[in-house]
Amino acid sequence: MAENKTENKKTGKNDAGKNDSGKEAVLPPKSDFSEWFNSIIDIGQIMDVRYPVKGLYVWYPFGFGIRKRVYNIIRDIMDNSGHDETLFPLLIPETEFMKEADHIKGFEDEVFWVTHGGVTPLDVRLALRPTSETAIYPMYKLWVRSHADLPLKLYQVVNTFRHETKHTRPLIRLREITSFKEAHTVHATWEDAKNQVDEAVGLYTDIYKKLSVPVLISKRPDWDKFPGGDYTIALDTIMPDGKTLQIGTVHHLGTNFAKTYDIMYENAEGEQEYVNQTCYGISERSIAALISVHGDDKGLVLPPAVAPTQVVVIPVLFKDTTEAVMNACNKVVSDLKNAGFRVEMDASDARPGAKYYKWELKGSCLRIEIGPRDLEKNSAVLVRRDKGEKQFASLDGIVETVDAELKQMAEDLYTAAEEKMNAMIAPCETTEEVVAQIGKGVATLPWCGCEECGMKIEEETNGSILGTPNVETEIKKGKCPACGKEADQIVYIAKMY
Ligand SMILES: Nc1ncnc2c1ncn2[C@@H]1O[C@H](COS(=O)(=O)NC(=O)[C@@H](N)CS)[C@@H](O)[C@H]1O
Ligand SMILES: [Zn+2]
Repeated sequence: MAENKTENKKTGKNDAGKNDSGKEAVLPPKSDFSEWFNSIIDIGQIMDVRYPVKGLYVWYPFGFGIRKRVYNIIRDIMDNSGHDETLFPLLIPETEFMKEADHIKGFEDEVFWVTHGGVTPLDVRLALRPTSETAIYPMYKLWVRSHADLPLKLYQVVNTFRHETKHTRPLIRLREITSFKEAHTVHATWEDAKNQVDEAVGLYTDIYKKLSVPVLISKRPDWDKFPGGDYTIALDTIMPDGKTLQIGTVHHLGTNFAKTYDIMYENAEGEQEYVNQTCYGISERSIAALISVHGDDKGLVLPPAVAPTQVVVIPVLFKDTTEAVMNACNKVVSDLKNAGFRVEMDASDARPGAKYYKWELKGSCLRIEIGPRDLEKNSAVLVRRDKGEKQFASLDGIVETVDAELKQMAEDLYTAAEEKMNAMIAPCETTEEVVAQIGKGVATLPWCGCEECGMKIEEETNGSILGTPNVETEIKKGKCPACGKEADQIVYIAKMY
């Protein structure tokens, strides 16, 4: 019988649905999103928030199973678009780190420092990377010689450290970002780097499509771009409480860092030129987004591509038919496993209702129930986690049926999430309308584009200008509410995490 290893492995928890103190925990309704999120992180076995350093959290094995599959998707998309994965050191000497700070006012007020080796003070303090420009670019200076070396497209998946002063939260705002995928590319011209920015935005959109997470893409206003960058394109999603979460950023760095780190190449005419660069990052916020966007009052709803358990088979046992039912269930389990599906059998002696509750909480995508009456008809009952409706399927061809159902579920999850997100965006023409809207979603507003008006709009609405949509919108321009001038653009405004 397929033991359910997740449940029996010592993970500091012996079952889903119990909280850290082992008590039966009840998930709050998703309408109370903040409480729901905190609770699902715990009883959904994602991260243990009891680690004794603020902003640092521990992955439970179950949550790590989701992370592993999300990052397999990210690596697959990066590796199949001309990037090579690599790994740079965690510690950055102050001499290199402060070059960036001097020129570009970067992360120096968020960085953690290492000052001793044992009891011996270090002669040069070492920064824990908040992001890796200042570790990587001194090496790029050594590696890049001629235009034949370009484009250089590397990425790494590492932990990074930021002494965040705003409210820290697991998956959303950590002081140790455990799953920071950062790409750093080098190009001959500004235009080549711009094309790379556009490619990266496409890759990130593909990643989130595979997670069934819809995104808003916008160009951040100048005052909110990456320190040292020319411009930033950001991907945001709208969380159930109407606030937006920045779940990916792509930065055009121009020649700013090349000048700071003296990264030059010999062009085709034999002259020395500064390179143009980009960098783009995704973190475990990608997992915060998929959990938040798809979850419901019963718990996790996971896209089949990342669900640790895609199918759970539940035998409906009566004394005189146990053997026949168990044989049928075991066959379904082994056929699905041989076809590459992640399937568990729950033959425990818990009541059926308790089993449904547990596996729904854990976000298993499809439940298959088989009892004696089903056997008589050579069929099974299928219940998809996102729809919840019972459907009947023949045991013949069950693998094909499951495959079709899971593919359809991924599509339906995206469609449902996209409709929900679009319904949370409303066009506004005055700051009063924006104030009413950003308590429950994103507002669009005409803007003349000048920073002073932007600041005034943020102040009056107590919201943030996400930026100008990266796609042509048919929303009419109208007048900037701060100065009355004809607006030359539309901006997204929202409360942000
Ligand atoms: N404290 C944090 N916790 C979790 N995720 C974070 C945190 N800070 C930033 N992120 C995520 O990391 C992404 C990249 O971070 S960033 O500062 O915008 N960009 C960089 O660091 C660039 N070097 C690109 S790699 C952000 O879009 C955001 O989704
Ligand atoms: Zn204006």
